[in-house]
Amino acid sequence: ALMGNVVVWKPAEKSAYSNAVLMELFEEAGLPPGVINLVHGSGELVSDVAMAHRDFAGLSFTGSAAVFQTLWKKAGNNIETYRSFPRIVGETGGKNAVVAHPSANDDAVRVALIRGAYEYQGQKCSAASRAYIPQSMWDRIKDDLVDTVESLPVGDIASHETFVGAVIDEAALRKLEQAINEAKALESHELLAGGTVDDSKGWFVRPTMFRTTDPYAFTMEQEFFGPLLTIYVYEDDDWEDMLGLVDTSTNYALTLSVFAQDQVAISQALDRLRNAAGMTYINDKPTGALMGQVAFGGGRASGTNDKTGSKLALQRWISGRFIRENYSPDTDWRYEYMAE
Ligand SMILES: NC(=O)c1ccc[n+]([C@@H]2O[C@H](COP(=O)([O-])OP(=O)(O)OC[C@H]3O[C@@H](n4cnc5c(N)ncnc54)[C@H](O)[C@@H]3O)[C@@H](O)[C@H]2O)c1
Ligand SMILES: N[C@@H](CCC=O)C(=O)O
Repeated sequence: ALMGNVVVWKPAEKSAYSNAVLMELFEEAGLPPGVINLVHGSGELVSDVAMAHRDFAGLSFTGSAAVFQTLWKKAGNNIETYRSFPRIVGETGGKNAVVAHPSANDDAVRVALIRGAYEYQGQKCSAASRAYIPQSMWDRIKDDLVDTVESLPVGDIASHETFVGAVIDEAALRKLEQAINEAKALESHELLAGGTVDDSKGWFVRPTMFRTTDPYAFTMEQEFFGPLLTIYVYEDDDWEDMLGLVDTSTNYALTLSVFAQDQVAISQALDRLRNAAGMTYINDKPTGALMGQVAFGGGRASGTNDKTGSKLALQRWISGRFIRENYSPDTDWRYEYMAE
């Protein structure tokens, strides 16, 4: 809309109310009717209609990679209907890693794991859900980390004491419950904290932490969008090989945290993990991006890396136009070098 387009805005069903309030604010602020058209409902039904329209010119999607793939196919199937080739921008999921070098500060890593993985009950695209910790650090932080995760206050978000609230709906709880049970059954996984759900009043999943000996386990690859963190402990000398695991264990590439005090290690990680994340944080957790300040967006399965929320993305929604005016038009079709 900022770049002059008319928009159909379809929020997620579970966030209908907050988006309706925002729409009222836009209208009160003077947004002309028809510029942004808020439509609630099933994503499938709304996109069936909107994306079959000949004037459909672009899609800016935030959600899961799987749904984004279906929408891209829908645009492809309708391509002959459109007046112009549509622009397609996607901000999708993440399997975000916290990577610690042996030189990293123990406390900083511990805080990043706790806040990164469990704040907002891990229901952030940017939440930490896999971590790579050197053996020497693990020996020092393990007990305290496990105790802290076990003691995180879970409950009503209206209370200031609460750190972890309920997940958004029953489907999210069941998906997490299934993943936790599958991981518990694997020999390669040791349950360190949490591992239970409580659906008696609300959809609560205890902050859960596994240690795995399999760097390619499903818990290191898939997004679960909840308070589930899996840790892979590597030998201190294997830093460079471990970076290869970070790059290849998943196809997501949204956010990444590198913790080190050794500047050479930071450079190595930035080089090796160039394409493993759209946003890399050094000595900071992988969440908490501020729109307008962080150019937010990921590549690979995490999206089209158009950096929605930054001015880079705005260029996707303009249609460049070139105009040339000649003040001295040629009047003879022949060039000067041509014979008379
Ligand atoms: N990269 C980012 O900026 C970012 C930010 C927040 C969330 N996310 C991701 O979003 C996901 C969680 O959000 P969600 O559960 O709302 O995702 P979702 O993909 O289930 O839903 C997103 C939107 O797609 C619509 N939709 C669902 N199924 C559809 C279908 N078959 N056809 C067309 N539209 C459909 C929904 O109605 C909703 O509006 C996670 O993967 C998370 O990582 C990404
Ligand atoms: N602003 C969020 C990311 C948005 C996706 O959920 C963060 O970085 O914590």
